[in-house]
Amino acid sequence: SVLAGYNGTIFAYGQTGSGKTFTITGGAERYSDRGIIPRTLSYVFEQLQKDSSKIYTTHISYLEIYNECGYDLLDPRHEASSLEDLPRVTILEDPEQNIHLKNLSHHQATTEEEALNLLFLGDTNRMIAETPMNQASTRSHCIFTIHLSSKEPGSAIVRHAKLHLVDLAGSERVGKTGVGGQILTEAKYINLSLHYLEQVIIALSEKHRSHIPYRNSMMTSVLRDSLGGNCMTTMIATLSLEKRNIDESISTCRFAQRVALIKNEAVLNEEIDPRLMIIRLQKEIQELKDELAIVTGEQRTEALTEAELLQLEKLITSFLEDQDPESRLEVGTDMRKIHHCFHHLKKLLNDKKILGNCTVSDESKDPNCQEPLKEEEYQKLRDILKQRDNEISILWEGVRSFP
Ligand SMILES: Nc1ncnc2c1ncn2[C@@H]1O[C@H](COP(=O)(O)OP(=O)(O)OP(=O)(O)O)[C@@H](O)[C@H]1O
Repeated sequence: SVLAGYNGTIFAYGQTGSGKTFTITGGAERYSDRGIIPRTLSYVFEQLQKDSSKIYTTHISYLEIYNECGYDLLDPRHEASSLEDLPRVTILEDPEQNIHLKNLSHHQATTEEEALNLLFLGDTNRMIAETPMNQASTRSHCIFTIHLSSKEPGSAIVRHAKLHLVDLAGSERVGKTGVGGQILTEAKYINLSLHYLEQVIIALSEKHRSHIPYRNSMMTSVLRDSLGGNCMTTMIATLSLEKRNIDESISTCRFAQRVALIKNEAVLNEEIDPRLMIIRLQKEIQELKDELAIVTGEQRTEALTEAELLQLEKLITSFLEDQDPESRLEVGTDMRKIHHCFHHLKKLLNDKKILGNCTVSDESKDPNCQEPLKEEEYQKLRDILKQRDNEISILWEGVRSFP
């Protein structure tokens, strides 16, 4: 599904020593002990190689959350001797409430080997930075993320998907382990984020809960989408088989039961890349211009030349003056010329309106607000009038001479 453009998360949850790291990263001794991350990388790159219909880009990030602080495990400087030497990652939230991780580096991996090297770099930084009090894996959450984007050649639609592979800190209930003092305080602090994770899971699994307390911890903020949003999420519950751990095992199963009630809605993460869209449209315009040049036999430029404009205006004038109702304005199929004709006609019409007799108070104004009479029409009317005058004078002479 991640290859198709959906977000995905696989997270391991269980008490310390139950096999979370073994499941997610794997054992170091045998190849067959490799965990979900190296197996996923193998699978992803195998699929990418097989699919030549799309262009894929893969980036890797690796985040460790310890005591509510984020650290970039892919710091390439190899200078970290403690966790504090690693770049600090902070959370930023945009107005759409999307979470962004400031300072978390993303590294491009073009092959499985490059991606595995990044995993090893992260794991090395993780080990180097282990705190003296306890094994880091027990006390921190690690999120290995594969960022995948894909697009079809020539298309401006890009699909982005993230796959989080998460190794959570041990989930033991500190209250029952019998520790006290300083260690208890620290253990409580370590487990606080798991407590918040549980609260988020409870809120999500209860219907009609409008507020989900994601913001209480960095881990729930980072995994917000994975827990109750746009993501296909799988939880792996790791259990200890020893009888003395039965309480922890039952509590892990209860947690898993709640998680199973949550329904996420994953959607395809598609977006249009405006840069690619512009390139595609420019290409399409050029292709259409070429096609047009073949059909019309002439190369189109952006605008009509002065001579072409003049020629068109002459055509319009003779079309308007032509008394033949059948006359036509022939400008061919060039849309630029057609548009120019319309513009010019509109301009003439507007000019005429301004000069027209409807706006001029004049003796010669036609009462019906029609066009002013032309000189020859006046002349014609004057001639008719003169003729009628003559006829009347003749008639009048006749009447007078009548006895
Ligand atoms: N399925 C397994 N097969 C063989 N060995 C395993 C298996 N699961 C876990 N182990 C071994 O058990 C030990 C503890 O496992 P692991 O470190 O994965 O536990 P964890 O749940 O990640 O603990 P923590 O919470 O401390 O990180 C390791 O030595 C690991 O190699």
